[in-house]
Amino acid sequence: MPPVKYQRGEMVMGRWPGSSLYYEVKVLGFDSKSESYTVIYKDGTELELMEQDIKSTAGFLSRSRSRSRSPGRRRSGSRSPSRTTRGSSRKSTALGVAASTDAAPSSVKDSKMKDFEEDMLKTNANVEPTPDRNQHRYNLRRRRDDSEKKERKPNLQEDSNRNTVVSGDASTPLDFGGKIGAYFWLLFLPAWVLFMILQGDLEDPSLVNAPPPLPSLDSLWDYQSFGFVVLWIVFQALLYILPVGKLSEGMPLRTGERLKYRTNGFFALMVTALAVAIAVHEGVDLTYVYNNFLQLAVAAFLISVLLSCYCYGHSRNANSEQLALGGNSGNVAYDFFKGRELNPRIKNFDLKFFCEMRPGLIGWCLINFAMAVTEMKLHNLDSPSCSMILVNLFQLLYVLDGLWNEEAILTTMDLMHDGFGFMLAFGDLVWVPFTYTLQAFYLVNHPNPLSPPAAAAIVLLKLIGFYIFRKSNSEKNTFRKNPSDSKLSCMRTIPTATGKSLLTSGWWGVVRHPNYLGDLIMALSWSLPCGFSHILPWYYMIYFIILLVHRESRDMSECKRKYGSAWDEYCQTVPYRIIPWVY
Ligand SMILES: NC(=O)C1=CN([C@@H]2O[C@H](COP(=O)(O)OP(=O)(O)OC[C@H]3O[C@@H](n4cnc5c(N)ncnc54)[C@H](OP(=O)(O)O)[C@@H]3O)[C@@H](O)[C@H]2O)C=CC1
Ligand SMILES: CC(C)=CCC[C@@H](C)[C@H]1CC=C2C3=C(CC[C@@]21C)[C@@]1(C)CC[C@H](O)C(C)(C)[C@@H]1CC3
Repeated sequence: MPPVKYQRGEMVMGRWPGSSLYYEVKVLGFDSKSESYTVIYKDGTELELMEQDIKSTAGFLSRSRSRSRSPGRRRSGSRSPSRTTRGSSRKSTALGVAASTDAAPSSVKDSKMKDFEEDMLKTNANVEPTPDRNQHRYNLRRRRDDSEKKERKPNLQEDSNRNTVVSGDASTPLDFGGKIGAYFWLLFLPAWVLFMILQGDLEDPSLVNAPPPLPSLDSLWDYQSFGFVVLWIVFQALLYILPVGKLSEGMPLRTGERLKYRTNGFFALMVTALAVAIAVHEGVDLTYVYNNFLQLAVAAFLISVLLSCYCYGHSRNANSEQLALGGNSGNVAYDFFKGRELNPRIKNFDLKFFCEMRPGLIGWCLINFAMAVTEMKLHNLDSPSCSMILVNLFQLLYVLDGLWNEEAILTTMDLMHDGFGFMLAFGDLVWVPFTYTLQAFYLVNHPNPLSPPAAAAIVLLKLIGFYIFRKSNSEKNTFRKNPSDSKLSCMRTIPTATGKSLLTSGWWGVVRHPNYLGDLIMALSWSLPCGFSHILPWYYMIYFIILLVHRESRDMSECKRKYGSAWDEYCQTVPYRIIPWVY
């Protein structure tokens, strides 16, 4: 049995799960089975922390003094953890700012708490003061009360049976149907892409039709297609590593460290467009993409499998701080699917960021363009059809916007929380370029003439969706990068114990995911140009509703875990999730 480092009653610094902030806590006990300490925060919040998430108060204070900044302060610049854009300035402790007892639930202020508060006052006397404008706000949520505590002690084995992961410092429920779900998705996703591509080739494509006959294995594999996909990825990788464009900092990791990312996506798209224009001018025939769509998709699939295997292997050398919460269940299939490591890198080359923003996203535009060229050739047109132009322009705008605001991806769920495994590798390299292009693929053989008023109405819809999407993403991104940005000075916020605040006005005060709302309206405008004859071009809309509803609920659980009662307060203030008055 390992020696117990911290004793019952001892005052220590405990890390707040999912953040790099440390708060003063009192050790209540040690569980030898799970090797975790039960600690109590100042308001009575009890958590189980692993030894690596605890530091002795003395060592911590002298270290933070010598650097003159606590982890919380390092993380949020000169701002104290729970500072927000409003409220009055007060003095508080740098390390215990969130642990003000003013607003703690009265039920937790028992005698144990009184002793504890006295202890805290003594400890706080040694802590360097930091101005805090929201000391009166208190958001740590009491996780369990004493009666619950008696019933349940943390146990790794027990948690894994319950479909939860004990990963470093938090119990994270397994997503996507857990371990069985992972096997299902690993088989279903590639099969579904194959099915849709085969459907798109049929004269009467309908997702409710019987599956088309399976092609022979021989016809799926093509050396040339494989070579082209490899070349494409290498070309994009070269553009990514060029020392051109800004080096942006990611959000702080659990260690407090911030990774750097080369955000030159827009430049990469411009260079690619130039290269494609030169290639077409030199006689390269883009109808190859349409004619070999399936073989190209299979090649991309194989590469995504190899990449996921590499990432899984790579994660074996990662330490617990580098693992994603939730991708570390111990079940090979689940971890392979979900991704174990948060930011797998080869030196400074960030695999997740690169895959999400470059080969698939830029590939999506190239494939759409190739479909427009094919339509013109097949139907002897001087220019692509109106529907094809709309689909191409709408989706190009979406990608251009994503790459122009590439830095904003650093505050998205994928970059901040998800590991990089099969789900994202396949999603980025296969799903995005070969299924998001199905509308253009469909239009090649299924023309849908549009009247000018219909086209104008669709354009208007796209612009409305785009406006909501862009405004809301920019609001959140600006706020996350610099909460005191003057552009946001009139915004209302809710402070949380982790030091971050939540916006409750602007678009984030309308619904909890205004960016999803805008995205869904845009998705509608991408399907409308294809008409209502078949369901295939509507696949994106259907998939996207499912994806975003699931993503929203994943984000809800994650935010509830991170922000506790502050999140509950946000949900009360902003009751609708995505669509006002509907959902
Ligand atoms: N086309 C496609 O296939 C897809 C597109 N998307 C788009 O990508 C974009 C990013 O989506 P996604 O990463 O899922 O989610 P978000 O960009 O909405 O990020 C969610 C995070 O935002 C923060 N947050 C939540 N509420 C607030 C608030 N009130 N104030 C401030 N911060 C808040 C939280 O993180 P924290 O507090 O830790 O900062 C939360 O975890 C969206 O526009 C989405 O539509 C997404 C998936 C697929
Ligand atoms: C079914 C399956 C394998 C799903 C995996 C999901 C991924 C396809 C998506 C998860 C989040 C994504 C984002 C974009 C593309 C799709 C994936 C990778 C995105 C890059 C598209 C462009 C946007 O402007 C965006 C940058 C906001 C967006 C970020 C999320």
